[in-house]
Order: sequence, then C-alpha cells, then structure tokens
Amino acid sequence: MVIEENRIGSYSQYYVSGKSRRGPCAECSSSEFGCCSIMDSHDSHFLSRLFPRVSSALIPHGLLLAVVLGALLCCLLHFRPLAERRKLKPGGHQLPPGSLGLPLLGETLQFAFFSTGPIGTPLPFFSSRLRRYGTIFKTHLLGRPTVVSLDPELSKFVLSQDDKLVDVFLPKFFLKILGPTIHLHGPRHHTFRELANLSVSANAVQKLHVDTVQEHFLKSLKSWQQRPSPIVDAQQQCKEWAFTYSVKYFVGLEHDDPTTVALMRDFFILPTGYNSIPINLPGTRFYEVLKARKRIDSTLVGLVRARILEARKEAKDFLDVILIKRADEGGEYYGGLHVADWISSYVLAAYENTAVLFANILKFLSENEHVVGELKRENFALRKSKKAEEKLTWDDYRDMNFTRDVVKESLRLGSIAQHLLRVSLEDIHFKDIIIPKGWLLVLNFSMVHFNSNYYPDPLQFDPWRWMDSERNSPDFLIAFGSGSRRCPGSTLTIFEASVFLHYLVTLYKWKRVHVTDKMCDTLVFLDLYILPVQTSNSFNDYFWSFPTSLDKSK
Ligand code: HEM
Repeated sequence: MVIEENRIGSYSQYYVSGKSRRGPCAECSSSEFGCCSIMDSHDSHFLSRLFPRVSSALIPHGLLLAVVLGALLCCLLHFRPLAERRKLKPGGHQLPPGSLGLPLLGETLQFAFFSTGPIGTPLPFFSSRLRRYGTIFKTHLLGRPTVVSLDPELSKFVLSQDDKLVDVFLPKFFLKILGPTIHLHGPRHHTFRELANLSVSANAVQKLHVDTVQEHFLKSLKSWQQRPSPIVDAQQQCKEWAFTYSVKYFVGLEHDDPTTVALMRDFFILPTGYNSIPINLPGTRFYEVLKARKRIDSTLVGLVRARILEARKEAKDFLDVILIKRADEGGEYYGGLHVADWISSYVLAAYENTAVLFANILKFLSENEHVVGELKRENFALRKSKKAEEKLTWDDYRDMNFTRDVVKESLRLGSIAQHLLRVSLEDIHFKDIIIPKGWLLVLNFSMVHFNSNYYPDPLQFDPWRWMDSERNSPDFLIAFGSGSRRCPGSTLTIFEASVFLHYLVTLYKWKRVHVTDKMCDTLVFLDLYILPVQTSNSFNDYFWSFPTSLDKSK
C-alpha cells in the first residue's frame, strides 16, 4: 500500500492506493500487506514521516486504517489554517470564524450559486454567514483561503492599504479581457489617476461636462421618441447612451460615427467573457471576446496615432488631455498602445456601471410613485425658472438635492460593484483579527448597504434618508470604493444620473411595462413605455395616464 501525495496549488490532497490486498509492501518488500515496518521504521516512508508513533497493532486493519488516515489527512490539511490560528493566538490575533468548506473546492460553488440575486435584496451567501459568524468571516474561494468583510471599517482599512499590504486580485484571464491598465501600480498608476483628475474630477466635470452631457441626453431621448414603437428596451438604451457619451468625451467620436458603432459592438462583447471558460479556441466565447479585444485595441491605436499627427493645442477630450501631457512630459508611459489601453479601461469602467445605474434608477422609480412625485416637484420648479431650451448650470445641479438623493439611494440599494477583491501581501492585523499573507479578501459592499445599523429599514427605497447630514457624507456610501483606487468617475456619474432624471421627468411621461430580474447580481432588464410630455409645465400630466391596454400588461 502506498500513500501518494498530489499537490494542487497551495493545498494538498492525499489519496490512498492499495497495491495489493495481500501483496508485498511497496516500500520495504515485506511479504505482508501493511507490514509493521512501514509504520515504525521506514523513515523515508511518507506515512511514517507523518505518523511515526502509530501502533503496529493497527496494521491488520490496513485498508480501514488507510481510509481513516486518508480522511484524517484531508481534515488536517484542510484545517491547516486552524493550526496557524493556534500559533497566532499568543500574539492576540485570531483568524475570523467561518468554515473553509470542502478540501480544494472550499465554498466556491456555494459562492457561485448564492452570491447573485435580484437587485435590491441581500445575497444569500453573505446573509446566511452574516447570521452565523458576524460581519467578518473566513471561507475558501477560487482556490484560496479567504476572509470576507461585510464590515465597512475593515473594508476601508484594506482599501487604504492598496499596493502596501494588499494588491488587486484578478484572475489572469480577466486581464486579457480588460487589458493591463486595470492592474497598474506605482508611478504608472499615479499618471493614470492624474489623467482622471484632469478629465472627470469635480472641477473637470464643471468645466467640461455640464453642457455636453445635456446635449447628448437630449439627442438620445429624442431618438428614443423617434422609434417606431413607444416601448423602449431601457437596459439597452441606457447602455448605448452611456457608451456613446464615454466615447465622445474620451476620444471625441459622435454617436452616429461608424467607428463608434463598430467600437460599441466590440465593447458590448467584452463583458460576455467574464463568465466564460477561458479557453482560446475557435468557436468558444472566450475566443470571440479576445478577437473583439484585438479589434478595439487596433481601432484605438489608430485613433491615437491620427490625433498625434493632428497635434491639437487645446484639449477638447480626454485623448487631447493625454497627448498634451505626453508632449509636456514624454516618457515611456505614453506609447500608442498604453494610451489606447488607458482609454479602453476608462470607457469600460464608465459605460458599464453608468448604464446599470440608470436602469436600476428606472426600476426603483417605477416601484415608488411617491418618489417620482417629489422628483417632478423639484425638477419642474427648476424648469419653470428657466427658458424653454435653457440648459441646467452647475449651480442648478447643486440645488437638485432630492434628485441627487434619488441617485445615491439607487447606488445604495442597487449596489453595482458588489464586492472588490484583494490579496494580502503581508499578514494583516485588524483589531484582534489576523488575515494571513496570501489570503484572498472579498470586500462586500452590498451587505454594508443593507445593514440596518447604518441604514434603518434598509430594503426600503427611501431617498429622504440622505437628507440626514451625518449620512450625507461621501464616506458613508461605499458604492465607489475607497482609498487610492476609489472610482475617479463618482462626481460625473452622479451628475449624469441627475441630469438624466431631470430631462426624463420634465420632458417625458413614462411607465414601466415589463421587467425581468434575472438571477444575476447587477442587471435588471426592463422595457419602458415612453412618450413626450405635451406641455412640459403641466404637473398634472402624471406618467400613469396611459392607455388601459398598457396598464394591464404591467
Ligand atoms: C455607477 C457608476 C460607477 C460605479 C458604481 C463605479 C464603481 C467603481 C469602483 C467600486 C471602483 C474601485 C475599484 C477597485 O478599488 O478595485 C472604480 C474604479 C474606477 N472607476 Fe468607477 N464606477 C462608476 C462609474 C465610473 C465612471 C463614469 C468612470 C469614468 C469616468 C469610472 C472610472 C473608473 C476608473 C478609471 C477606475 C479605476 C481607478 C483606479 O484603478 O485607480 N467609473 N469604480
């Protein structure tokens, strides 16, 4: 009988293979199966190294013993971190409570099946463990021992340690889909952030986006209205709106430019790769995704090269901002492919999340008539103070308090970035907890947003809760992450969504006719019945006054 070792990743699986029931011992060539010397004297034997003092009396029950020992080994290896915990106790730090699940697999399957659910509801994987273990627990996911944090303090602490105690965790195949920019460090990351400040910080939004966002919206809403059917696939339209606006301000392409259309087709293919099997063979989804990625890169590199030749002096879009900085500083970071990759990262980060936010807002509003009433009150009052075609100013936006609260509440209840993944580069000590080096950290925000200690009656869509000044701080909502990688697009996002609501409620009457909450974490698919408002000042022209046949289809 031989016990063999089979190492997979950092964890070990051991299995027992009987060479023969009554045959010679594979190690010492003794004639009896399970000879005593295996246990007692052959130091080179794997089992004897592990269990040098096992009594020879047990040996006649070799098979049983092998099974028991095998199981014991599995348990020992599986609970190896518990041993670490014992070692760590003297220092006063312990691993958090929780279960590491099955050997190797851990709780990855439970995570895959139960960490999705309809928008605005707690995810079962997290809520069941929250009940059992509290806001910080250990588990084993994606082949790694893991600590899950539903605790805002720990999550913010971890995010403040980016590039020091932790690093972003991304499966390798994600980098192939998203491009290397998503994983920048050090000076390259600083340059990337500086560019973000120049183009989407609060200052930049005031200077660069106030008019263009509105012009783009009005064009898009008009095109919704010109469709043959008044029923609009809101999810798709929001995606197209958010995408075409990103492409406009990042590289200056108009929404109907053939290059925009080609880029949009390819960008919309990329997210289908997140759940694909990463096998790059013709006919697989992953292969199609990588082909789309290549087409995007070559189109963007072409745009960058053409713009370099144009050499504009004044920045009209993000690409100009980059190229002016390139001319000032030069340097290795500004090669065509790097610049193209920065742009594609921005476009991806900007359009995907914004589109989901818009669709979520529409869903929540369609379920909360009283909120729409208050939104109309605030926005019609503002519209009344302006001439018919006059655009909103930044000051108008600052006055749209309730509208912004609707956006924040939608970010809270519909948590878009459900969790961020990090890996620990060193042992991390937080209060009495230790997170050992090499462990995965899952920082979940949706459960923080559902925590009644922070948000009374958390499942209720209640924009008024944001009127409370204590809660009204940007730190309280962690929809945009925290620390050095906190989303640079937060101001732009809230501005865009507020403007979207302003024009939607003042120029259109609309109603939800169909919605599907698929079993996926961040998407809601809904159709809207949308009509232009005849007289934009009419408060009574409320959006429920639709043909009865449509009312029934709700
Ligand atoms: C609803 C809208 C949005 C949500 C919920 C969102 C959420 C987030 C979160 C949570 C992060 C942090 C990722 C991490 O720490 O690993 C992030 C990063 C980022 N976001 Fe957003 N985002 C949104 C919109 C935007 C927009 C409009 C832009 C573009 C202008 C943008 C650009 C970025 C970029 C470039 C990063 C990477 C930052 C870095 O690595 O330093 N996001 N976003």
